[in-house]
Amino acid sequence: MSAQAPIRRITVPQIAARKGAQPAAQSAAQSAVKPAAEPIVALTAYTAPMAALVDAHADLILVGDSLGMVVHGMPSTLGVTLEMMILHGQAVMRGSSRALVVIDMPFGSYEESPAQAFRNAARVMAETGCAAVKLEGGAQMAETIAFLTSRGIPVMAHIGLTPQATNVMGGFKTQGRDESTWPAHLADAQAVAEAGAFALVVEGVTQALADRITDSVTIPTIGIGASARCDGQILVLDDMLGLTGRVPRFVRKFGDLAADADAAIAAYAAAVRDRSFPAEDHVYR
Ligand SMILES: Nc1nc(=O)c2c([nH]1)NC[C@@H]1CN(c3ccc(C(=O)N[C@@H](CCC(=O)O)C(=O)O)cc3)CN21
Ligand SMILES: CC(C)C(=O)C(=O)O
Ligand SMILES: [Mg+2]
Repeated sequence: MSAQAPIRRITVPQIAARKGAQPAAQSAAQSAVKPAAEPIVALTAYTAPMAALVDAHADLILVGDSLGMVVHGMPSTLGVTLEMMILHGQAVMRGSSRALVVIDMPFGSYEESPAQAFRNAARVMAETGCAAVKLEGGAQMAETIAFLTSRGIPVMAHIGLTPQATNVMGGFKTQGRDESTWPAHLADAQAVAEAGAFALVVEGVTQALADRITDSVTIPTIGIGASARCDGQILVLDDMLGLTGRVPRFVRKFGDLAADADAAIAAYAAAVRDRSFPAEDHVYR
C-alpha cells in the first residue's frame, strides 16, 4: 500500500505554457501540432474559506491589492501595506492546495529600485509560501522584472488600467480608446514579456487593443475588462459573487450573495427579536 501522493500546486511554468493558439498568431501547420490551450481561470481571494472555494475550480488565485477597497473599505489601493498583503496571503495559502497563488506587490513596495522590489518580494514569498508576485507597470518596470526573475522570483506583470496609477490617469479609465496610445501599450507588453514575466494581466483596455497585445506577446495574457480572446480571465471574486455594491461594467455577476446574506441576516434579527432563536436544538442541557 502506497501513501497518497500529495496534491501538487499548479506551477509557474504550467501557467506560462497556457498560451492559447490564436488564429491570427498561428499558422495552420502549427495549430495541427499544438491545439488551442484552455483559457487560464483566475480569481482573487483574500481569506482562507474563500480561497478553498476558488481552489476547487481555478488555476490561479490572486491575492489582489484590491483587498484594500473590497475588504477594508479604502477609497483606492494606494493605502495597502506589505503587512496586509502578507497577512491575507498567509490566509489564502492555508485555504488552498492546488491553484497557483500570486500576491500583488502593494503601492510603494517595489517602484523605487530593483533592490527594493527584490527585498520586499522575497519577504512576501518567504512569509507566505506563495510562488509568485504581481506588480503593475510596463516598460518602466522591465529592469525590475528581469532582476527578480533572474534571482528566483517569478513575476506576473499588469498593464493597461493600472489602479495604483489612478492619480496619474485621473481615475479608473479605460485605456486604448485613442489609437495613438497603442504603440506605448504594445511596447509595455513587449518589454515585460522580454524581461521574463511569466504572464501578463491586461486590465481595462479596449477589446481591439487587448487582442493586439495577446497576439504580440509569447506569454499568456489574463484579461479583466479586456477581451474574450485573452489567454485567461480574472475577476475580483466579491464582484462576480454579487457581494460588492457598484461594480465596473466589465463584471458579470455570476451570483447574488449580497441578497442571500441580507435575507439570512434579516431572518436572524427577526428570530432573535421574537425569541424563536435559539430553539431546543441550539441549547445545552
Ligand atoms: N471591487 C473591485 N473590483 C475591481 O475590479 C477592482 C477593484 N475593486 N479595485 C482595484 C481595481 C479598480 N478597478 C476598477 C474600478 C472601477 C472601474 C470603472 O468604474 N470603470 C469605468 C470605465 C469608464 C471608462 O470607460 O473609462 C466603468 O464604467 O466600468 C474600472 C476598474 C479594478 N479593480
Ligand atoms: C483585478 C486584479 C487584476 C488586481 O490587480 C487586484 O485584484 O488587485
Ligand atoms: Mg491589484
